[in-house]
This record gives sequence, C-alpha cells and structure tokens, in this order.
Amino acid sequence: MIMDLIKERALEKSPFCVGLDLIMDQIPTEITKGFEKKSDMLFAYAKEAIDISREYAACYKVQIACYEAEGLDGMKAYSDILSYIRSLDEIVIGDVKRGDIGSTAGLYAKGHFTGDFESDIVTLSPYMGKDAISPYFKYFEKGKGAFVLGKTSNEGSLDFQDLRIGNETLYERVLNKIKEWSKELDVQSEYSPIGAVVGVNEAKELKRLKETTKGIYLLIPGYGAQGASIEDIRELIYENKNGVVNVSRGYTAGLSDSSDFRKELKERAQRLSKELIGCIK
Ligand SMILES: O=C(O)c1cc(=O)[nH]c(=O)n1[C@@H]1O[C@H](COP(=O)(O)O)[C@@H](O)[C@H]1O
Repeated sequence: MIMDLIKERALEKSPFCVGLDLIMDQIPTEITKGFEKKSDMLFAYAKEAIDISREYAACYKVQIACYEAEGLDGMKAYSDILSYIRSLDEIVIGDVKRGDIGSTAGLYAKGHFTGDFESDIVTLSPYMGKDAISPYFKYFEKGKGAFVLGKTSNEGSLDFQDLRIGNETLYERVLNKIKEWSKELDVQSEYSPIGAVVGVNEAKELKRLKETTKGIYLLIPGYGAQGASIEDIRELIYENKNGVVNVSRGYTAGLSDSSDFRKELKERAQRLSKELIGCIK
C-alpha cells in the first residue's frame, strides 16, 4: 500500500518530502529566459528541482494553489509536473486540500486520482465529516491514499483544532476517526492509506501526540520556512518511523538567478535529507 511504500523510500533515502510550491517570480532568470509560456517555465524549474532531489527524497508534494494562481497555463504545468514525477516511478502528493459533500467529493476523487491531474495521494480536509472522505475509499483499493488534515502547522490551528471535546481535542478526535475509518478498509499492510497531516509547530504535548498518531503515517509540514524544530519532529516519529517531512520554500525559494541555482538546489537537498534522516535513524 502507498504509505508503506513512502516509509520504505524514507528509510532508503530520507524522510524529505520535496514541496513543489513554485512561484513565478521566484524562478531563476536562467530558466525563464529560455521560454515564452509560463507553463514551460514552471515545468522546467520543477524538472530541475525534481531531478536534483531524486536521490535524496522519499516523495514529492505539489501545491495546486501555485499553479491555479496562473490560470490554465499554470494548470497545464501542474498536470505536466504530476505526470513527470509519476513517470519516474516516484510518489506524488497532490496538495489540493479538498473536502465536500459526497456527490462532489466523488468528482474531486475522480479528478485527482485519474486523468490529467492524477496523483498518488491527495490532501483532504475532514471538516465536513466521513461522507466528505469516504468517496475516496474506492481508489485506495487501487493503491491511492490521502493525508487528512489533523493538526496543521499554522497559528490558526489553535482556533478550532485545539478546542477540547470531553477529554480530547478536536484534532485528536480527527486522528482517532482516521484510525476508525482505516479499520473499515481491508488493509493488509502496516499502514492504512489514510494518513494524517500533523505539524509540530503549535503542538504542546508531543508525547501525547506521538501516542495518538501511533499507527498512522504522517505528513509533517512546517520545517524550514515555518520554524518547526527538528528535535520535535524527531521526538514524534523516531520510534515508529511513521512520517515524511515536507519542505517547500526551504528548498526552492530564494535561489540565485544565475546557473548557480542548480548547485544551490543540490546543496539544499543534501543538507535537508541529512538533517531529516536523523529523525528516523
Ligand atoms: O498540507 C500541507 O502540506 C500543509 C499543512 C500544514 O499544516 N501547513 C502547511 O504549511 N502545509 C503546506 O506546506 C507548504 C508550505 O511549506 P513551507 O514553504 O516549507 O513552509 C504549503 O504547500 C502548505 O499548504
């Protein structure tokens, strides 16, 4: 199953999930000067970032917002980037953060697990409950998966996710629901295809979080630009080796405009994977 495959790649290479949040005005001129269309510039930059990080990364996460913001041209790049990653037999997460009533959730599932925008895993919001998530289940039988937002990395995660319901917080309720839904799937592997997004930035009780997330495979955001600490991430996943760590801006933003950007990407990928491998090994 897909989460076991990510775990395998994380142990083999490192738990670095390369975040492809590519912004037009951050693309080095060295690349943009060679193309006229935005879609070609975005794809060419993504290809460099992918090719350079392949030997170090467990998987890739492509943030749809960056491409949606550029209209049809951007969405062409989104589609090309997903298929390029899949053609390399690497794992790609479509960071689409969907969550809607059953009938439309089914269409989102079709839209992001088949066709032009096919990815291996999508990110989902649990706010609308089980019928916003269950339409994705039939694709899980075909090897797809989802990371459901549990505890997010932003400050606003305190607004709702930390609210107490009896003796648990709302995000703990979500994490426990993920375990419940996972039991309903006929999972033959170590990890269910339903994973969780869990950040450590605003998480105060790491020991408790580690206990609640035991048995769930995690996508951990917030390292790099958002300041999550490596010690906290290590505390969360060292024992169970159950997570990958996304770094987006810390890998692709703010590079040189000259051809030096390739050297910088390589150095960043090497450094990040070295730092992150210490979280599981
Ligand atoms: O789902 C995510 O990936 C995500 C969850 C979360 O809690 N916080 C978070 O920053 N992210 C994503 O991580 C990316 C930002 O990563 P950095 O640039 O490394 O901070 C964006 O694509 C966010 O949508």
